[in-house]
Amino acid sequence: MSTTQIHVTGGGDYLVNIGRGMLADPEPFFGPIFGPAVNKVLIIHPPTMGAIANKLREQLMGEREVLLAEVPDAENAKRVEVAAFCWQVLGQADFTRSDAIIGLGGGAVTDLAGFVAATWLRGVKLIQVPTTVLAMVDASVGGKTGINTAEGKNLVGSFYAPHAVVCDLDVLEKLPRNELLAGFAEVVKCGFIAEPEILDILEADVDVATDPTSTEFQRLIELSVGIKARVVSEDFTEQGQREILNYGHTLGHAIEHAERYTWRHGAAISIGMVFAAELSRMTQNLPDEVVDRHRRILESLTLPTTYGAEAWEHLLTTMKRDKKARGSMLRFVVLRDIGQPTILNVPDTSILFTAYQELTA
Ligand SMILES: NC(=O)c1ccc[n+]([C@@H]2O[C@H](COP(=O)([O-])OP(=O)(O)OC[C@H]3O[C@@H](n4cnc5c(N)ncnc54)[C@H](O)[C@@H]3O)[C@@H](O)[C@H]2O)c1
Ligand SMILES: O=C(O)C(=O)C[C@@H](O)[C@H](O)[C@H](O)COP(=O)(O)O
Ligand SMILES: [Zn+2]
Repeated sequence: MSTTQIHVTGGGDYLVNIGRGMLADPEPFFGPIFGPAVNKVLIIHPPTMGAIANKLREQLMGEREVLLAEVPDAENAKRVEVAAFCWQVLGQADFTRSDAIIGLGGGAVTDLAGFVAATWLRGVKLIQVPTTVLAMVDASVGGKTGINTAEGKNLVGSFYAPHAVVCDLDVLEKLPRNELLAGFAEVVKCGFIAEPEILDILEADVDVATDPTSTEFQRLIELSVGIKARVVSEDFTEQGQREILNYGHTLGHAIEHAERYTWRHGAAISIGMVFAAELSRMTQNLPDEVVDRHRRILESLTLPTTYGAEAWEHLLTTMKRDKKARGSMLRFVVLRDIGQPTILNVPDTSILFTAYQELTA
């Protein structure tokens, strides 16, 4: 299968390369981006990607000096202490404005590496190399970078577009099945907000659709990146349209916070999407069949669709810190129908509690 290139213009002008074998022969994808100006490259990676990071380092060495920064796994990477560690490595190795960073890992690492690239000397070149489904279809594209604070998810960050994204599907070979399926929550999100073909492919045969060696799998990655690319190219800094990518995230982020970031992001937004669908049924007349379709598809991916009744007050408090909130007004992405997202302003939270009761087991 050949490499597909998807062009993104928001915040810059770059390509998302989707294919196989790219990391076996990386120079054609990295060399032209680095050009002669890049003398030093820092690869930021989690422990699970140590072997691949080492190999990439050896392959890119020669034309430039390549260093590695191993950071804590998963959400533990998205902490200010870890960003400070990366700044220290860059400082001690005398990285200048003409040097570059590679984010090699899942969404946690691409969010961190993006933030470090945006802030080091106020911005150096960045190539994202996503290694999970979630990072391929969502986190590595579009330039939302950031870290968490004790109060909530992604509360500190910047909009900083990468200079290229390299999605080599071969790296998914060792991705644990539960991680792979969690990433599909963002694929399902793209299906409901903008691309019904995604839902049809998943419903036709979920095992084939989630087999990383199938053509259907690559098609799903391409369709999802296509949606993300279109939205962020139109509204890079989230002045309006981009908010649709937050479907399911208002409750989802609150669940991640309540679970102290031990849950997969995809699992949390799976529940968040069912909540948003219930809210859509109550306020936008979203047909029952579409709400049921959310549950059916997410459950076919073994993703959770219920959450504990006792958690409500805590979740509501956390949701008030959501970036879409304006003053005391909570705002949610809801659906009028498949492919027709809109924003719901919620001055009175009682309606949220009613929708939430549909989720409690
Ligand atoms: N910036 C954005 O637009 C955006 C979009 C969606 C999600 N996110 C963020 O992405 C994060 C979630 O990303 P994620 O689901 O990729 O989780 P993750 O980065 O925590 O990775 C999940 C796990 O898989 C391991 N792993 C990664 N690649 C692997 C591989 N190829 N083989 C084996 N193990 C591998 C990691 O070490 C980790 O343990 C969240 O912090 C979320 O907020 C950001
Ligand atoms: O790219 C976007 O815009 C998104 O909202 C994509 C989300 O899937 C992603 O989880 C993002 O990190 C959420 O951002 P936040 O602004 O709600 O923190
Ligand atoms: Zn997300």
